[in-house]
Amino acid sequence: MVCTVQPYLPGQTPPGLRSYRSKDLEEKRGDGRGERKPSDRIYDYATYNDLGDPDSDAAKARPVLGGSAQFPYPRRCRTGRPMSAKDPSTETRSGDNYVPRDEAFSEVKNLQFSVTTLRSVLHAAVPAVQSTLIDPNLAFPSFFVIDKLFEDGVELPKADQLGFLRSVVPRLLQLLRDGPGDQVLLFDRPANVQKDKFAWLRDEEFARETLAGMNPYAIELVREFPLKSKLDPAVYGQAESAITAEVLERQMGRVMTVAEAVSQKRLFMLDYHDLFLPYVHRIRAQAHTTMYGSRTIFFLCNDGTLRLLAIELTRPASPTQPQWRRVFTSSTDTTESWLWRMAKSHVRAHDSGHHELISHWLRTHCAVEPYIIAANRQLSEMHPVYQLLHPHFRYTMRINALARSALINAGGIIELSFSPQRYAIELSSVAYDKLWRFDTEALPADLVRRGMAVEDPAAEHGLRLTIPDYPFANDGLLVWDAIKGWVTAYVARFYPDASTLAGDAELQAFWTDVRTVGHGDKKDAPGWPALDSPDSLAHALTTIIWVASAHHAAVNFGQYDFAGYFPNRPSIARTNMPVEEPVDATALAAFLDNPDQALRECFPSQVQATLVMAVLDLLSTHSPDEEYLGGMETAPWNDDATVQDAYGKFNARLKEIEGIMDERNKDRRLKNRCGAGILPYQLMKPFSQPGVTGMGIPNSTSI
Ligand SMILES: CC/C=C\C[C@@H](/C=C/C=C\CCCCCCCC(=O)O)OO
Ligand SMILES: [Fe+2]
Repeated sequence: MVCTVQPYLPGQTPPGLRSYRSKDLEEKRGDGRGERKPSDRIYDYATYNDLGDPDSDAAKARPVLGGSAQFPYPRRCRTGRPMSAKDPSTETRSGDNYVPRDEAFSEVKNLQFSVTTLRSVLHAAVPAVQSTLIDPNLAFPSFFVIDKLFEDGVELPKADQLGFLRSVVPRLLQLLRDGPGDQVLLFDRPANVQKDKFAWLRDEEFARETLAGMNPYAIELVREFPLKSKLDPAVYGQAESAITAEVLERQMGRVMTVAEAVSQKRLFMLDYHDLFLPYVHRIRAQAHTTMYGSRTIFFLCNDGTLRLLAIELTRPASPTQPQWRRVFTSSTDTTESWLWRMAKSHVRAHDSGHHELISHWLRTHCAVEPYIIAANRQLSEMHPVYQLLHPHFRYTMRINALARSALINAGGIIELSFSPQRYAIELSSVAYDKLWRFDTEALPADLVRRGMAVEDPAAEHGLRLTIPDYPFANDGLLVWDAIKGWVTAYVARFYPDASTLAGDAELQAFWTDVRTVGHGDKKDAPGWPALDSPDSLAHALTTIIWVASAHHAAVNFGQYDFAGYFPNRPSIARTNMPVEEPVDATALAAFLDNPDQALRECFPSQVQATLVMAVLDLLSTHSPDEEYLGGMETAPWNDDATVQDAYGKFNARLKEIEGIMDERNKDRRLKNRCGAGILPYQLMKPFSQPGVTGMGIPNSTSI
């Protein structure tokens, strides 16, 4: 935390600095008016009213997220651009989204981002160009061609060959004109296919990745049976799931009854039913995509691994169609086995959407931005809490501004390549409304919420994991405790008792801003702690630092390793199951004749797959100027011996933790992270070199 001023609580400010302290805060708050300039250092709030672009195309009108009961959402940095002539609730978009000047990328980061973007997106551009000359919805003609993406280089396209990509990556055009000429571009082989090319086909890898993959925040304990929807059955059809005890007991090999399995905490689920079901028909009304509500059930085997038991796909009732649903399982019948493979691809597309829109964008990038704005508006740069948090905010506002410019905007990369298309970001508002609360963003509370742990003061970390070999949780809790230890010591240094806290006007104003403005749509939700004791302050600050650093790292830096080979994590499923009623006889016949082709037609198109691969490559890359959690590049600079000592202990503990993780990855008893062809779980290892390394916890949500 390279801060330029000595830390002072408000009441301790030297007299000569008092006017500076208040004046600087006033300047950083601004007056809430006018369009921001790049040289400004004003931190203010706005709703996500700039994702649509109705002035350029009526079809690009999008709802404002934030500020309404219909679409609650965290706030973003205010830019102050003119409102749209066609839709006064929408702010017009410009090439670059404003961020306060202190939030800009460094030269090194800018160059890395641009060059990586150029290299990555051009990897996409070439196959895209080749297929856009024919059809942007073209499926891959064979798995051989998919593999060739990683084997043969492709020539650089000319700027005028980028076709429709021109509107998706406008900045890239400039780079392309100035960029290198006639180079051969090659996608690096993603780590998981380097070790096991057929991992994506195996049920046990599908199950393992829910515990040690790039979206370890989704799996939850089955706590009641039969499984029931909370949606209105009059609208959406029968609430009780079609997954029966008979199906599960058969797939469990009849080693126990479902009732026994539930009581012994042996059944787990990916529950993508109630979140997606209300959107199924709206999503299906768009071209070249589809959606189901889904439930996926796993059984915890005696060796600590998960067995994939069954998948239920549901199309809700509509004015013209009855509810349709079916349960799929693995089978020795070839047709059923291919249907099982297709059902898994649908669930993987659901998980891809849940990962990018909720685990990644909503719960880290989007939820952190209000903390940054509130800290800069209410905490002086002299404030010790500002100085503690500052390293954990680095680059987040800028990367979020870039996401709004090209990724999550109307017609952006997410809408182009993920199943929900125009409803994608809206779904993250639904999740914010139904699921997000501050207290369960803390790792221990999140694990308890999902039934993946129970509190146990006698257990390591104070928690007993429901699945003992849960690599994300095992390693994440080591990191969580290390952060908690550092923050608790830091808070004790400045707040010896509760009264010091209550009297800190800047700190209370910060927290009030966070709850009532930055996350104002959830201001009355449960889960907001009062910062009324050193413990509650330490826990709240640990939660913010955990989310910005380790939670983000867990869901960000494995994206290319696990989803770079897109059959393992397709971003979209484009065709319905061939047995969905009313059965399309032609589609069913085509499936029976050539299921390989049918699966590839369900997969992302060539353009979608290569675009997503390129972006995941970009987002999984550590910059050369990255600053890592507990690293000495952000050690406290001042001569406060207590703080220096606490930080030194933090740094040492993180290095020790690295060694523990390395040992765990060699332990053959831990079958969810160690075994033939298995990618060792390294996403919680604190430090990394630059590049796509599959490890490393930056201090902040910096990419
Ligand atoms: C759903 C989004 C999830 C997380 C956000 C992501 C941040 C991405 C930020 C920018 C990506 C931009 C890629 C394309 C750049 C090309 C733009 C142009 O050429 O104009 O977290 O990692
Ligand atoms: Fe990210």
